[in-house]
Amino acid sequence: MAASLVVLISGSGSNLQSIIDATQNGILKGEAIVTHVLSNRKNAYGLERASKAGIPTSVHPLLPYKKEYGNEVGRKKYDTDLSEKIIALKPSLVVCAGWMHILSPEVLAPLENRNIGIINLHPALPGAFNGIHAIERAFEAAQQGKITKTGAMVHWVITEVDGGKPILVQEVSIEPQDTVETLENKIHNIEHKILVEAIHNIVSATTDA
Ligand SMILES: Nc1nc2c(c(=O)[nH]1)N[C@@H](CN(C=O)c1ccc(C(=O)N[C@@H](CCC(=O)O)C(=O)O)cc1)CN2
Ligand SMILES: NCC(=O)N[C@@H]1O[C@H](COP(=O)([O-])[O-])[C@@H](O)[C@H]1O
Repeated sequence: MAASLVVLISGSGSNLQSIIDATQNGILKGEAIVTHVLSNRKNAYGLERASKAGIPTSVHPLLPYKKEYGNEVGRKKYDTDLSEKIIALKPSLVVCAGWMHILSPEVLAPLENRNIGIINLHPALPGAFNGIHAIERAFEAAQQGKITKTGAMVHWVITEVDGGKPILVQEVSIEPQDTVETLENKIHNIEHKILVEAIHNIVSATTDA
């Protein structure tokens, strides 16, 4: 039986699209299916990509929670509801593909208790530029002569942001002639490949088990 993927997004969804394409005509065909796409932003273009592929979507915005309950309580309620929404979708695997919220223990613990794994795509090498704006920070470090390579990875999600065990890592060289845009393009191109390959490695290992 094909693994059911719930994909969390916040933006364009180009990595979501690579997963959708792979489930329809690529290495994920027959072994995985995107059963739901959830975004924290209603205007995320990835929602349109999902709808065009006939995939159910939902939006789970943070602002209404903060407005009603305040920042701290609002975030906790947001995370608790997010966890319940994901669990109700009964995924085999949750994929963060440009999901721009830190997943708190309120989200992670209930999923772990149900053996629902979460993976994340991050545009940097393990331990290098955790968090947001990783590509820009790598480019800046290269400009300062501190590094000559960066990359992208898919990793298991734990409380420590981008600190989870890497599943797939691919390096990218930063050339002197690179701009932040050319570096972004190089990284985005490898992201689409390693995310699909990582999902394949996980679901095929589960199937073989
Ligand atoms: N507990 C974890 N949560 C998340 C992980 C993780 O490894 N562990 N990976 C991230 C994805 N991510 C980088 O790959 C990332 C996304 C967002 C942030 C962040 O600081 N978000 C801020 C809000 C930023 C915004 O809304 O513009 C926040 O949540 O307060 C850091 C890392 C997904 N989550
Ligand atoms: N820290 C998380 C992070 O930076 N994620 C990054 O968001 C982009 C999503 O693009 P997409 O919406 O086109 O898939 C990707 O480049 C991904 O690595």
